[in-house]
Amino acid sequence: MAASLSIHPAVDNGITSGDTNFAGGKLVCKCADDPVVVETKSNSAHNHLCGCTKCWKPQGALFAMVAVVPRENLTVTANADKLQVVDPSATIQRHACKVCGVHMFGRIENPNHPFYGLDFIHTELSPENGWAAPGFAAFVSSVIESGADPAQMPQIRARLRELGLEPYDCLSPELMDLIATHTAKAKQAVAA
Ligand SMILES: N[C@@H](CCC(=O)N[C@@H](CS)C(=O)NCC(=O)O)C(=O)O
Ligand SMILES: [Zn+2]
Ligand SMILES: [Zn+2]
Repeated sequence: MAASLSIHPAVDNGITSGDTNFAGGKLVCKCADDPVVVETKSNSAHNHLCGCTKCWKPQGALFAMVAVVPRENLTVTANADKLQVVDPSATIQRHACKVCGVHMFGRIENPNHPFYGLDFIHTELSPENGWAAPGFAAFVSSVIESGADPAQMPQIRARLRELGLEPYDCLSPELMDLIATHTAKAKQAVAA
């Protein structure tokens, strides 16, 4: 195992369990002055690593860490004027700080999307502890698109498994089933 392999700073030294009593907190961007602050009224759910090229990753990490909260539980409480949408054509509208580049939250505006109503957040941006721990790794093969050597993939998947984060090349079976259930219901509604 290459010592330099950083999956993500929040998991590289072992995973800290979440606190089921934790009821949300602050996320702060990396600006020394006038940081953007987002606050949530609930803990995160479905926390996971994402290897895709679109999710924000800390410097040197192979993966992003992404979780969701209901959108009504998320508010930007400081310096909202520094936020801009990274790619307006993307399904997930990622609102990033224009100055430090950190993604503060991602929002789906299409009401027909299976994950509509959930905002995507990076809980490592919080000074608080208690956020739900990541449970799996998604879009693992996509790290190659960000420059990972394809020859390193067995090592990367082995390290994820060692951390207890089952690697998937799309989402986890549980989330893929949720998406398929939503799609099946939408098709039934059209046919009815
Ligand atoms: N292989 C692609 C995968 C991108 C992708 O599909 N990302 C997933 C996980 S975040 C997604 O749901 N994207 C929707 C979006 O980015 O708006 C990449 O790495 O760019
Ligand atoms: Zn910033
Ligand atoms: Zn992603």
